[in-house]
Amino acid sequence: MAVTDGLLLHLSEPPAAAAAFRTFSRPRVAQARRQAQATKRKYQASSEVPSAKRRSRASSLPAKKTTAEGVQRAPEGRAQTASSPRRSSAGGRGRNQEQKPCVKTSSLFKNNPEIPELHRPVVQKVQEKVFSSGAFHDLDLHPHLISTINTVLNMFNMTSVQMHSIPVLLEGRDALVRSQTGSGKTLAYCIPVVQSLQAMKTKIQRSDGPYALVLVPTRELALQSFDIFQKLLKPFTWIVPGVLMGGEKRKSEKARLRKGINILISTPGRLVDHIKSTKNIHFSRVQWLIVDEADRILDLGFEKDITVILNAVNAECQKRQNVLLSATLTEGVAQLADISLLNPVSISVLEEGYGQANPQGGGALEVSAPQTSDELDSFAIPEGLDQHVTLVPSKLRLVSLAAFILQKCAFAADQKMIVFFPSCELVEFHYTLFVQTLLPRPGAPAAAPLPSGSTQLKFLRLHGGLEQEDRIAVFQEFSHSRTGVLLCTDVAARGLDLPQVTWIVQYNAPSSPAEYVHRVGRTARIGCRGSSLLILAPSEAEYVNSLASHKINVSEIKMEDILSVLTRDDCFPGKQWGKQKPRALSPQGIRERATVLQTVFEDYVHSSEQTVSWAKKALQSFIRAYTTYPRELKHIFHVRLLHLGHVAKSFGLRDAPQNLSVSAVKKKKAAPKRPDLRKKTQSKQRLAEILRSEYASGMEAGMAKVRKQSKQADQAAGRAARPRPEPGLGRGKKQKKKRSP
Ligand SMILES: Nc1ncnc2c1ncn2[C@@H]1O[C@H](COP(=O)(O)OP(=O)(O)OP(=O)(O)O)[C@@H](O)[C@H]1O
Repeated sequence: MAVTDGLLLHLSEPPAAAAAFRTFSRPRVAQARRQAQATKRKYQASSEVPSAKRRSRASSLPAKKTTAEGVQRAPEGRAQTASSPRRSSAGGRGRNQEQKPCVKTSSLFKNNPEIPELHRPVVQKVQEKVFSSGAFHDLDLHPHLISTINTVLNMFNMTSVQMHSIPVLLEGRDALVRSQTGSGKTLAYCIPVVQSLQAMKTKIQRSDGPYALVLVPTRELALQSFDIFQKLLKPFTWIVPGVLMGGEKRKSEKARLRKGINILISTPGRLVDHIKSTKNIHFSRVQWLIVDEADRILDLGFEKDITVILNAVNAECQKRQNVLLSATLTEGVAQLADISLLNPVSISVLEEGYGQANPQGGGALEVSAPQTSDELDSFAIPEGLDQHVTLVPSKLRLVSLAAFILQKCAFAADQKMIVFFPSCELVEFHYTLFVQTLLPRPGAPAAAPLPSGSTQLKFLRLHGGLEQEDRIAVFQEFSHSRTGVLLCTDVAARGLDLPQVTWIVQYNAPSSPAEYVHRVGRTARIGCRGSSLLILAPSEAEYVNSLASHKINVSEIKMEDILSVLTRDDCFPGKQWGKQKPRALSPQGIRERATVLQTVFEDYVHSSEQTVSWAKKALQSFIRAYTTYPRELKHIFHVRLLHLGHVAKSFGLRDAPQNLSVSAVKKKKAAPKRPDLRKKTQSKQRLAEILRSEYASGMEAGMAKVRKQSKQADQAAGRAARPRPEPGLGRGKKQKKKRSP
């Protein structure tokens, strides 16, 4: 194998390096240590010790200047031996390796781009008060419903959004509800639906079919809403809730539909499936149409499904109450609501200074008030959320992520973390890599005691490529667990209420501020505290300004502070190391340990041809995802700005794959483009088409025309075909294809 970016690792202080290896205490780490010591011996024996200048240059953290990638080549034969997958494989470790003279490992700290000073603009945060002074028993609700809320849900006081929304919805008004993540919007619509249905003069029969239709973007969210309805309906057993979400056999869903579901919760894709194929689905009695995470209806795949659903519902019933909810109702959705809902009430819970004061509860209630675009583009972030950003050169991303996970979830108690990745492949790659390298593996010989925290380190993963049972099992396991690291795609970004999550890590920048808000909103819910970390490359630093323009403030954590956890020997109070004096946090010490950790990853990745090609595929997936940022972010996130050799390191690859270039990735697979909500909503004509097709049947020709035009425009502009989205956002296999308009 050609060596393009290899370096003979020189460890100037072997005992410290040994301590670093012990820090990880993994057999693979021990192997890396032996290799590194062998390298040291070799240097001493052969007088190949790097010059003092070279050593001191290598120890500066990080490298100061951006230069063309300098390559330090190992002598051909030696490097080949050292990087041989067989040597690195589990079976090949041991005495044999100690005899090998050197290890080829990453020049992690060389030739990295300079990390710029982060000048964060100070912006006035948009704040909302979570709780109101009102109690549920103040509302005009059925006494059994109030007692269920009090005793089953153990809730007494309303949140601000509940206090503003429930009375309005009980009056029968259409509404557009916006309030921050984790502020109780689910109950804000569930309670009025249950109250109104139980109060119907003619008692609801199961066979009547749906009276309420609740559309949510993901299966997990469907289950979550279903669970709340089930609890609220305990005293009203004649009202039957049901969930359709794909993954389940269509036949059994059909059977449940035939028996009757009065409150039907579904993902749009699955409902469309049934509308097209099930005779037993009728909407003639629908009185409520709720769209949770409503800003997603402007997302192309959903828009198409929702058009089909609304046409089907409109064909059978004209009069009903419509409610749109989200933490991030953008200008587009507001316009949509303005035109499509009947005298809608716009409910937005803002601190004073961000709206008209509301004498009832300290928030602001806007009734049919057109909101300014500034307000609509500025999202409230929970007060208890500490947001951070770190700038990490591409080569150091993987070790930085691993160090951060170790710091928070192995060395600290009771931490629960969610890490977002841009694709299923990337989730799978990091999940397997971390499980294989950072956790004890049954049967593997324990060369050294395990770090004290490794036993509490638990990885889970959630993405649309998993089987439905696995998705549910993971969702439930992580929900009920006090600790753990959930690696996931944006399938978990919206709506999920996973208790006690303490950290949100975004390994890639989201494509819009709205998605950022939803991702970080998985923590600091309902008045709790939480933290988030966004990992950016130095070239992506400007994204921080983009967030600031939406009133989102982040503070910086230095990469060195994240990596420094790797030197925390005192975090391992085991007998063997407890008395050892912790080594000072020198930049050199940090560099050594980061390099050791990177070597562990590289050894795993290079342990067989399969693992190498698996890592290459993950790298391809990363590049594909990188091509999908919307146009307004392309100046920050453009594949041309990526250094493939450096990015390859973050996949444990020692070299940039020969046949991998951005154009090759693009040619191989048309890049999935992320929906550009702003662009779409700027087109009034398009919006009008969406509305007409949604609310009047028979307009689909118009839609087709608009689509055709936009397709032609795309072709004229030489744009790639539309994306294959991250699968599983509420759609079955059939829908995956449909996302490409
Ligand atoms: N009145 C209340 N008192 C105490 N807890 C509440 C109350 N209302 C809701 N909660 C709890 O708050 C949490 C968040 O609620 P919910 O999931 O409805 O938030 P949300 O606003 O829909 O969030 P997102 O925008 O992320 O979807 C849930 O655990 C819920 O049980």
